[in-house]
Amino acid sequence: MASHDFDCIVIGAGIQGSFTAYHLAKKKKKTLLLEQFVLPHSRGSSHGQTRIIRKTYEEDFYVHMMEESYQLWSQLEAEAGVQLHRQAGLLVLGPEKASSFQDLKRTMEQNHLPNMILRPKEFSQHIPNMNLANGEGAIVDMSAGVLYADRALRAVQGVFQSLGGEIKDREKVVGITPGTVVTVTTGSGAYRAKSLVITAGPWANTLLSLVGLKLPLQVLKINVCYWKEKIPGTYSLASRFPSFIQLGFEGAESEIYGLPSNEYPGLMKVCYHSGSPTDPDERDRQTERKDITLLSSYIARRLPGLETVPAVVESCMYTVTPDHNFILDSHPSHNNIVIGAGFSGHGFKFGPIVGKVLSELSLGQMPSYDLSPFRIQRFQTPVLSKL
Ligand SMILES: Cc1cc2nc3c(=O)[nH]c(=O)nc-3n(C[C@H](O)[C@H](O)[C@H](O)COP(=O)(O)OP(=O)(O)OC[C@H]3O[C@@H](n4cnc5c(N)ncnc54)[C@H](O)[C@@H]3O)c2cc1C
Ligand SMILES: O=C(O)[C@@H]1CCCC=N1
Repeated sequence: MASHDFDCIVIGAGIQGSFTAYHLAKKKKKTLLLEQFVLPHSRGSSHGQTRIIRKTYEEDFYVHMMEESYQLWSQLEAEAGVQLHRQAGLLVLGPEKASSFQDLKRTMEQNHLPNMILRPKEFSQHIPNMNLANGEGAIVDMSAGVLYADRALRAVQGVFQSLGGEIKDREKVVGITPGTVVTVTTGSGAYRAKSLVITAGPWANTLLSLVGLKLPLQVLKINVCYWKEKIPGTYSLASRFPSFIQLGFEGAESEIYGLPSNEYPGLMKVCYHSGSPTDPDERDRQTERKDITLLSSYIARRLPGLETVPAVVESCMYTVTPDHNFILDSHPSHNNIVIGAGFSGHGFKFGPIVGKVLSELSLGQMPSYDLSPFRIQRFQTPVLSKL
């Protein structure tokens, strides 16, 4: 094999591509991970200090995937020798009678996830400095917590390299020639491999256009807002304040969620689970802030210990599918080209499992999970386009 030949090439060193490369290297496959920007960077979807990790999902298939994902996160922690996760619980609150609230409660109970239902009378005793509205229910997933995201990305890339994997950053992929051997062209050269995995986050459709595919993906810019605690530490991870997901807040079409103060001491992250359409290369030209107005009003009513103007606003992107489920599949015409895309703002916690199944698909192995919710063919619109 010449030095530019690999068993597998992975495009995109976000959390999904990095975990795919890690699993391939564990299987002793000669793997190249290509990244367009100098690493680490903050222009995709995997940057930032924290993410929520939870098993609580309406869909049982996500709950089951998260069972193993927790184990694989612990394994990475042991391999890298760093703490990547901290348990602090996840509070779900919303209109008690709404189906979204009842469905989450049902999956928690049916899957025996350790949980605690908080009656209105006892809510403030367990969750001080937060207000529950009339008619709302509250339940805590005790096993949920916070992932240290930037640290996790560094750890998985470091273990990949220690297993002999090669990362080339500042190498933007500009051409893909399918075949039994796939050729990938960057600004610096050409690489060949038996299989290719495309995990390009918000740039997925740009890359897929090189192989005649267009998926129904929408890229959204997310305003990542941090709000100052009036008394520092009120909502801190150190004091075990949980993450939360608020369903059905008046005027909000999507959830509002928060993570305890940690990365910026004295600032709590509270965000809206949606954003405004953007071109990923023009992200910072998108300046829409309607969500921030909504968040200010939420904070004034529900989190009285926070100031109502954000102290810090950072940017991130979601790549959203119509049903908010991921895309984990092979190219319809080239089965040695595998696609991981459309993580719809909730994919980080699944990184170890996404990487595992994408590595399996790229090696022609039977995937460990039923991938029918994630197949390309679920979309009605034609996905093959002219090259
Ligand atoms: C604000 C915010 C909050 C979130 N909260 C949570 C949470 O609490 N819990 C959770 O589980 N998930 C959460 N998510 C979702 C999660 O972070 C994403 O699903 C995940 O990071 C997606 O990773 P990715 O690898 O698909 O994409 P990315 O991280 O964007 O990686 C794709 C990579 O591909 C590279 N690339 C693209 N084109 C090329 C090219 N031509 N050549 C070479 N490289 C290329 C890009 O530069 C990029 O580095 C959140 C996301 C955001 C934005
Ligand atoms: O993925 C998650 O758990 C969170 C939940 C709220 C919105 C974004 N991500």
